[in-house]
This record gives sequence, C-alpha cells and structure tokens, in this order.
Amino acid sequence: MVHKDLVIIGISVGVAAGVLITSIIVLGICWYKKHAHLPRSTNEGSLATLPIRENGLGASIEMSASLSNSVIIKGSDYLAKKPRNSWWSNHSKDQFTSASGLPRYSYKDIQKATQNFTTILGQGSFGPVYKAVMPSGELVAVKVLASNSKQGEKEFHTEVTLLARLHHRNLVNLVGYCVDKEQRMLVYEFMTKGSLENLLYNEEEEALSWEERVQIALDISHGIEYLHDGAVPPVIHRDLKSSNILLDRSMRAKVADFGLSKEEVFNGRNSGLKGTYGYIDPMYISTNEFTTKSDVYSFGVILFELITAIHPHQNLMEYVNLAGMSPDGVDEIIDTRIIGTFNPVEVRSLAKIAHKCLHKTPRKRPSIGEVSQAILRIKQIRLVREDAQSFAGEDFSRAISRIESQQLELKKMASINEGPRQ
Ligand SMILES: Nc1ncnc2c1ncn2[C@@H]1O[C@H](COP(=O)(O)OP(=O)(O)OP(=O)(O)O)[C@@H](O)[C@H]1O
Repeated sequence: MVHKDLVIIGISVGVAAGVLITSIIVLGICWYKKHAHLPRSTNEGSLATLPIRENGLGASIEMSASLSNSVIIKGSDYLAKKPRNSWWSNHSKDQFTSASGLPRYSYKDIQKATQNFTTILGQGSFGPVYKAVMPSGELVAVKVLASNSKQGEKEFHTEVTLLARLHHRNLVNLVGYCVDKEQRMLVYEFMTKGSLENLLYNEEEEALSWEERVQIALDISHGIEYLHDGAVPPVIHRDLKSSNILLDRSMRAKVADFGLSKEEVFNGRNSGLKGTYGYIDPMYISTNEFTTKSDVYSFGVILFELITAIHPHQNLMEYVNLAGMSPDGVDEIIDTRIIGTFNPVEVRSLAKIAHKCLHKTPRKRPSIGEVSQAILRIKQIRLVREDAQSFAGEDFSRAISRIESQQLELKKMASINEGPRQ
C-alpha cells in the first residue's frame, strides 16, 4: 500500500516538473521572439506611407522621415525582394537598410570599382563621373559630389529619395549610393552610348538616323510622362537638356540627372531660378513659377535639337523662329547629315509638335502625354507605310517568280509538243 502511494506521488511530481519545464521553454521562446524584433519596431511610430507606381504596378513604401532609418516595402514588394543584381546580393544585408531601399556602399567599395578614381567619364556641375567595374563585371557610373558643394549635397539627398521610388525603362536607374564621412556618391546604371548632346554635336560620332531620332524623342517623352503622370506625387524634372539624355547600347534613350528635380508643389512658387540657359521656359523666368509645362517647353527645345542638330547655345531658337515663318520652313534648318534619308512629312510633323511645346502661354502647350501620343503616331504611320511597301514588294517578287515558273512550264510544254525530231 505504502509502495503504491509512493508511485502515485512520484508520478505527480514528475508531471508537475514536466509542466513547469515546458512553461519555462514556451515563455523563453515568446520572450526571445518579442525582443528579437525590437530594433525594427522602434521606428514604426514615425512611419508614413508613400505610394509609388512602378510601370503600372502598384506598390507602396512605408518610409521614415529620416534617410538613416529603415524601409519597409508593401504592395508588389518588388524593391525589397528582387535583388538588383548579383554584385549587390553578394554584400551584407546591412547595406540594404536605408530609407531609400537602395544598397549603400563604402568609400573603399567605390575606390576599388573605379580603380582609385582613375576612370573618369566626364565632369558635371556637381562633380566628376567615373566608370566603375563591379566584381560581377557589371558596369556602373559613379557620380562623385564635390564635397564643398552645398547645393550638390542637397541635390544628392533629393536624388536618392526620389530615384529610389522611381523606376521606368526611360529613366536612368540609380542602383546604389555612398555616404562615407564627407563623401557622397551616386551609383547609376551605365549608359554605353553616352549623352544625346555628344551624339548630336561630336563630329567624330556617326550621325543619328532619322528613325533613331524619332525613337529617341519617343523614349524621352515616355520618361517625362512617367515623371509627370505616373509618379505619385508628380515629379518635375526642371533641367531637361540633351546632356541629360543618355543612351544605352541599343540606342534607347533615358532621362538622367534628377539633381534638380523637385516634387510638384501645387500652386507653389520657387525663389532661385533653376535650369540651364537655352532650355528654360521664358514664362518661368518672368513668373518664377515652374510647372510640368515648363518641362514640356524644355522638351520642345530638345525636339528641335534632334531635327536640326543646332545647339541651343548656338542660336537654335532664332533659327527655329525664322523657319517657323513658313509652313515648310523647317526643311531649311534640318540637320544636313540626314538630308536625303528622312521623310519630310515626318520632320514637319515633329516640328509642329515641337512648336506646340514651345508655345509662350504654358497652358496652351500640350501635356507630355499628348506629346507622346503625337510622336507615337508619326512612328506608327511610318510602320504602316513600310508594311504596305514591303507587302507590295512581296507581291511584286511573287509575281516575278510566278512569271518565271510559268515561262519554265511553257518551255517544257513546248519541248514536249515539239517532240523528238525524226
Ligand atoms: N549613367 C551614366 N552612364 C554613362 N555616362 C554617364 C552617366 N551619367 C553621366 N555620364 C557622363 O558623365 C558626364 C558628366 O555627367 P553629369 O550628369 O554629371 O553632368 P552633365 O549632365 O554633363 O552636366 P550638368 O551637371 O550640368 O547637368 C557626361 O559626359 C555624361 O555623359
């Protein structure tokens, strides 16, 4: 009997000890889970939702006000989940935790990739731009902001936060950045063919064909259309010019340099004039009010550069105004290097669009969406015409081969009818 009691007491103590140990383990796991998330959740109170549109796909970024805080991406999760390229993915996860959602690099990373800053591509108003080869072999362009340039530093922050949420095939993508002590750099996708300005005005470059020029015009208009109508809130570029249009190896154009971009302020006014001489909307100079229509004006200037290959600093607008006096006056200022290869109807249509963009009253200028549609129509009409020509050509060659085979048949029949001569 005593033995039986001892067994019952033993089992009870064992069960109680088991329950106690299990509870301690469960509590321990809960405590660990809770505390492992603490560093991220400290920012949650300050998060604000910033919606973005990405080539039509919806996504939203919850980002904190400060650049140094972390970013959480909702919606398509495109930016968070898709590694930008193999080189970035080889780096530690810490480099992805910035407000922009872009990888952040150390000075040493960039120093190595640019062979100690010896691979200079050119010099912009913010500082030099270097070609960099990443360990994966991928080419990028690194824009080093002059450390004494206060304006450049401000533009840097604007550009990082803006570009991190703007993605379009006709915009030059920002793929990383560097903030290391006083150093600030922007890492861009590399654009093999350089700037439109260089392609139009450098005598050593092969002249762009008319077809290429129309495609470039269309690409630029699509890039601007995304900024004006696709980005939420809308973005005005503010410094559109041929040196800010870069081309990739397939001669597709992308809009670059958002250093002067600002998010649109409704009915807002800006103090200092920004932009580049020759491209600035005259109405902006007199009213100090910059709108999407001011970008449309600058785009009109670029369209005339494509048609004439005359730089705005070489009296382009004087030529354009003189030519505008007669309906086909544009024929007189067309780039001589494409004479004989272009279609005059297409040139006149593009010039008509450019004139509309340059209308002195901003509200009478078309929207960039309307401009894109009009340029697209020029291309489509050409494609239909080429199709018709090749169809006619096909008919002709078919007819020729039909005649040839008929002749062959006739010859054969003739030889049969003649029969062997006796
Ligand atoms: N992503 C890139 N790929 C290839 N070359 C580039 C890239 N970005 C800039 N460059 C080249 O580097 C040079 C300097 O460019 P940057 O944008 O700094 O100045 P800019 O546009 O010429 O002048 P500004 O600063 O006044 O706009 C130019 O020759 C440009 O073609």
